[in-house]
Amino acid sequence: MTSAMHLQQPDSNLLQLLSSLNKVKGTLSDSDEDFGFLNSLLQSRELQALIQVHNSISKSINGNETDAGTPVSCLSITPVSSNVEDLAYDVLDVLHPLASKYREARELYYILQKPHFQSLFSAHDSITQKDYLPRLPDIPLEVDEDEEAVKIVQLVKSSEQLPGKLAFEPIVGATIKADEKTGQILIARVMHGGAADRSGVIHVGDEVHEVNGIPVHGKTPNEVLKILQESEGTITFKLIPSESKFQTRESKVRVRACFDYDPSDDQHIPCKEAGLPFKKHDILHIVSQDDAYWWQSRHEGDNSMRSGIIPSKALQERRILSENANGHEVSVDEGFLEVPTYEDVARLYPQPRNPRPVVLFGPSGVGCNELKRRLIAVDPDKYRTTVPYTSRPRKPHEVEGQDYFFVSRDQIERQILEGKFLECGEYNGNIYGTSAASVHEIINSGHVAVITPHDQQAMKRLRSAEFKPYIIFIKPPSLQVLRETRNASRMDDGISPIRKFTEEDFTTIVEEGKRIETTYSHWFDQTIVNEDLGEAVKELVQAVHCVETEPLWVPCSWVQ
Ligand SMILES: Nc1ncnc2c1ncn2[C@@H]1O[C@H](COP(=O)(O)OP(=O)(O)OP(=O)(O)O)[C@@H](O)[C@H]1O
Repeated sequence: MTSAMHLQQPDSNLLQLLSSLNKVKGTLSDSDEDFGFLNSLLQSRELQALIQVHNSISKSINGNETDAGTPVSCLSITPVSSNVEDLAYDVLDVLHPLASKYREARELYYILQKPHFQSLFSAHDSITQKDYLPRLPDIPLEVDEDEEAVKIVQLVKSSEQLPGKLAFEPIVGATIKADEKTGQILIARVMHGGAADRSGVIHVGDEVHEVNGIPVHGKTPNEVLKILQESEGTITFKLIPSESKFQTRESKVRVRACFDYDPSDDQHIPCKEAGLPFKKHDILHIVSQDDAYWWQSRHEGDNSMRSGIIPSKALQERRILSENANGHEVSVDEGFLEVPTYEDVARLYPQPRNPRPVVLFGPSGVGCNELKRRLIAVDPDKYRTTVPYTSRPRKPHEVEGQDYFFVSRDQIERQILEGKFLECGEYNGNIYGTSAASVHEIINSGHVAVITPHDQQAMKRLRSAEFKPYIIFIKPPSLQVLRETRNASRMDDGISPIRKFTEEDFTTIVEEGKRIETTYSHWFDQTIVNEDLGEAVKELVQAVHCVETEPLWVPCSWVQ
């Protein structure tokens, strides 16, 4: 474009309006001022410019012609689908078993998971679903209980007709399908923000009985579409509402619950029967966050489509804080109050080239190292652990880089200050530590890193998009079982070094286990009770296999 934008001829509709205004001028009494105002508004350059912009945009959206008068049908956009994001997940599920066999499948599998592509799909869906338009509240239907409810809905036919086989979608903002068994014409999808959605009374699953007085039973979706294409102006639908009038404008938010919830115990829930009970760690699909205090939600994967109400994040945080004020325990770390309620999650697909590290965390003495040793022994070519650094001198039987990396105190202290260590500690005057780089080396070499950090600072650093770990809480059994199993193993002639426990040690392990579970359970992907060692190892092997092969829920930020 070389010239600056200039105003063209005033819009013909505007000229017509001006001339009508002038005609009625004499018939209006005492309205000189109003007339003058309207007249100058209609002739103002600003209004004319706005109308010109509006006309240009609507012309190009409708694919009629450009400013220069050339056809732009090639520029008009016809969405093939309004749900590409879900489609991409379906494709990922199909590709997952093929990715290890075929190079092309693997490549596509990685491409579809890239954050840029996922954002693009999400933006695409928002645009095609017109999810940016304001939503009108639902119109309540008052229906006699015994009667079959019939909805008469009138929609103005959209002028934004687009070519293509989904033409029904742009006409009224909904798609239809024929029920495979009954042949009934059903509403298959309501596009967010479209005419049907904005009406608030057309829902997915509604049965279409008549369109403009023409019964549609026995007709194919294409025949119904033809009726729509041929009708002018207002279109009247006779609909039988679906039994499950589930929300059509669903958010895609998934959260992991960090607490148990039982609506029957909740004094403040607006309707106990409408509440959705859940347990800590459940994955919930949040259908609506429109209400500041009560969200609508379903259990992930629950196809009954029943949604229920649950306390919103803001409400639950307030509840926990007020409970805390009344003496309940909340995790307090470095002066920050952590109030775990819900965590936004997304599915992370296994990446064979960069496997997720497995972190075993539990009270000292519960058996994290024993389990790590035994897991690595199952397949030493697959599972690896980090080699710690130490400032102590090497003993004759020790091998550099195998038992430890032996470095000077100065070196290790400098690296700690530079934040290069996940954790470190001093023992008998020597420093020991695990570097973050050593975990990355294992991940980048395609091995599964098995790590047993000791403190929560290391856990905090590990539980991040940088490492994407799968965290297993190794939980002590009851005091009595702990005592029995550990005392029995003392008599074993096993290969592992046998630690002698005192009664006090056992009590500390159980108590520390309880503290860790209460404070950090929202970090854990899984819990294994280390009672019988063989059983615990079996559970661990199964868990790790699952991490290597299944898409699992992780904090959203690890995927974006
Ligand atoms: N299920 C079990 N039954 C019997 N003995 C066990 C069991 N699990 C671990 N042990 C034994 O308990 C002792 C402590 O285990 P381990 O060294 O793995 O603890 P840890 O949690 O790694 O402790 P730390 O963090 O202090 O190193 C070892 O002697 C180990 O063989």
